[in-house]
Amino acid sequence: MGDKSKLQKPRFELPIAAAAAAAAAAAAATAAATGNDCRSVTTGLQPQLSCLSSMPAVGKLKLPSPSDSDASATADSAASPNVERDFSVDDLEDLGEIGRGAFGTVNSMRYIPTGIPLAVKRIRSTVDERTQKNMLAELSIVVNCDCEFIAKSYGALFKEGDCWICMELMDTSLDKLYRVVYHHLMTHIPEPVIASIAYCTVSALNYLKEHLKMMHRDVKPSNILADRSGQVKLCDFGIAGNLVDSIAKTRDAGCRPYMAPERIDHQRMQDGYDVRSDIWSLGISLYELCTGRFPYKQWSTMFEQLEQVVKSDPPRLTDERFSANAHNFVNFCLTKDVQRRPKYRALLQHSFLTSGPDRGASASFFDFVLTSCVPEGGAAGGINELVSALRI
Ligand SMILES: Nc1ncnc2c1ncn2[C@@H]1O[C@H](COP(=O)(O)OP(=O)(O)OP(=O)(O)O)[C@@H](O)[C@H]1O
Repeated sequence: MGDKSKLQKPRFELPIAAAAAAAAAAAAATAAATGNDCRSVTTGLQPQLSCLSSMPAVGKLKLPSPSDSDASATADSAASPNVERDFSVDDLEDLGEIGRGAFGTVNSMRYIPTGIPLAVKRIRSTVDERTQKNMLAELSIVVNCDCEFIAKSYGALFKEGDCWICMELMDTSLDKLYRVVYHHLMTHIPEPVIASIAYCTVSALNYLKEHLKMMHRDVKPSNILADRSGQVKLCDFGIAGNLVDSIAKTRDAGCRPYMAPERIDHQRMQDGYDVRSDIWSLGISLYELCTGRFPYKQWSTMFEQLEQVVKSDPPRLTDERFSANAHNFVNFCLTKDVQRRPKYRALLQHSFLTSGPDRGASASFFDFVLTSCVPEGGAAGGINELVSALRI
């Protein structure tokens, strides 16, 4: 492989470093021109991070046209599609929390000037300055990323040191969806839907590798989003790399190690890890989506939890509700020896994926699940409330 040496680096920092350098250079030029270090915040994703706390809460958003994203949006004649524009928190109407992760909360919001719905992830300011700097540099790349299987990032702003990341709003994530399916509806996700999810996720990961020379590093069901129209999109890759590369993150994520053995056991990691570590995490995620349960036992300490991944045999999908072809695909991803684990090309050629995404089957299944979460009488709450009530 021509690009093997680049991809085998433990972190995929080449394009990121270049973007960070460009951001720093742009910021320095602005500072030199204006004599004001903080002024560069108005360039959106290129702020002077040393003055985060005193930054005005202004950023740049690059949004689709209202008709592309929401039929109910109120068109604004001044708002042309895909044009970058300044925005502040005053332009956002908060419609409530839709999720909570290790690093902050995700809220549903409306961009008032055009009515476009957004998911806004607010990262706590405890993330250190260097991480924020890398995060902004990565975001400037992902805002321009164009893949139908990756949730769009629209831009970001800072408010009192916290970073607000604006993304495409989807209906739910697969961790919530599968909990409702297996623990409330007492059924399973149909195989064509699993195959479609696998196809979309592998295509998204392959796009990251081919176009951005990045790997995701945090593939798991909560980072795969879905909507009623049958779309499946990977999210969180831009900032994921900076935030997850620690055991602490795995612990925060609820003691569920999606990390490949070679990422946990650094002594095995002779040449650094590569995209195949994401493929392991995909295998763990698909196992969970097929069975409704995480493949490893819960141990009392993180050390035991991780040791199990390194020392035990890999999980094997044998669930009779799925075909031998499905078993073969998931178990292929869960090849413990990284050198024998497939890469994206082999996965995309696997017979489990050759029919591509099945939007029809996914749409009717996701719609069925989401509708089942709305109580009779139609009171709000939906999947988020049901999942917290399930306590699983
Ligand atoms: N763009 C989005 N559209 C709809 N829901 C979203 C979106 N982004 C995130 N969510 C919801 O918010 C939840 C929290 O997301 P977040 O990325 O903060 O944490 P996480 O992925 O669950 O966990 P961790 O912090 O360990 O990565 C997700 O599980 C998902 O249900």
